[in-house]
Amino acid sequence: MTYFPALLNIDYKKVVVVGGGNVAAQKVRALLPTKANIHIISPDLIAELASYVQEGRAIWHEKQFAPHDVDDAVLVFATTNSEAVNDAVEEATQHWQQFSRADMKGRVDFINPAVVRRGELILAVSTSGASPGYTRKLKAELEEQFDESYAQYIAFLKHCRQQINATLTDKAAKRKALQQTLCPEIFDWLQQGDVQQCEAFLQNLLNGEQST
Ligand SMILES: C[C@@]1(CC(=O)O)C2=NC(=C\c3[nH]c(c(CCC(=O)O)c3CC(=O)O)Cc3[nH]c(c(CC(=O)O)c3CCC(=O)O)/C=C3\N/C(=C\2)[C@@H](CCC(=O)O)[C@]3(C)CC(=O)O)/[C@H]1CCC(=O)O
Ligand SMILES: NC(=O)c1ccc[n+]([C@@H]2O[C@H](COP(=O)([O-])OP(=O)(O)OC[C@H]3O[C@@H](n4cnc5c(N)ncnc54)[C@H](O)[C@@H]3O)[C@@H](O)[C@H]2O)c1
Repeated sequence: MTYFPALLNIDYKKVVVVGGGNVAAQKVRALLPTKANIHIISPDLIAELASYVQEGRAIWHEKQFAPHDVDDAVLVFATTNSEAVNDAVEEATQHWQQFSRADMKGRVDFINPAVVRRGELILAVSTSGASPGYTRKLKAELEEQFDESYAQYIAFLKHCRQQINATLTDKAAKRKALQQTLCPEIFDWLQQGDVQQCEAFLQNLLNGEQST
């Protein structure tokens, strides 16, 4: 299968996860940073999922799956340990609803990458299902390579881009300035906590004075 990678906006939309085990928890964990309305359908929950429910971050329907549970959901995850139940979830899911099946046994509209988030930076890894174990290993390597400091770095690049777009009108000057924000010094200054130096650099770009 050749998959198409995309980043979905699922804020305020209904998402249904059928199953309350470790795999369900992996899916819910990935959904939590969004503002999706997360519904879990399962007669039981592992402790991690129970804590999300207690914190009001997901809604638990303490029951066996029934077809109407997927009504109005934009994403549906079948993560139970029963092939027959996953078949029933698949059957109930309409063609316009995106369906993910953790056992890969039938219709699969999308699969889930491993995700590393650093503020607005999203690193998503997939082997298209070839080796989930390697996907996880690669994620661990990325977590080390891209530490938490990247959140601040990306936030500063965003700030620069907003300022440049709001201040410079000439297209070529804009492009040049945006390019210059990618110089390695900005990352190093932020690492050293020298935000002033970064702001001074940006001001020079906005004044058309930066030459590096
Ligand atoms: C990335 C991650 C995200 C997530 O789960 O959301 C994810 N699997 C993770 C880990 C993982 N999964 C498995 C192992 C044990 C080692 C092994 O079996 O190799 C490990 C490793 C571990 O846990 O250490 C077992 C497994 N996985 C699938 C099957 C069914 C099959 O292949 O038939 C079986 C056999 C089940 C059985 O034996 O019955 C299927 C899928 N797993 C996927 C995603 C999709 C494609 C991933 C890709 O791009 O390659 C896909 C196709 C569908 C889907 O679930 O979307 C998550 C890392 C999360 C993180 O660390 O953040
Ligand atoms: N995609 C992946 O990363 C991955 C990894 C490992 C396993 N798997 C697959 O995912 C399946 C689930 O793994 P797990 O470790 O979470 O299993 P688990 O046994 O811990 O959890 C299964 C959950 O499904 C619930 N369930 C069973 N019947 C139900 C029903 N009728 N309605 C609602 N909920 C029901 C159970 O109560 C339980 O909460 C495995 O059997 C395997 O096929 C996928």
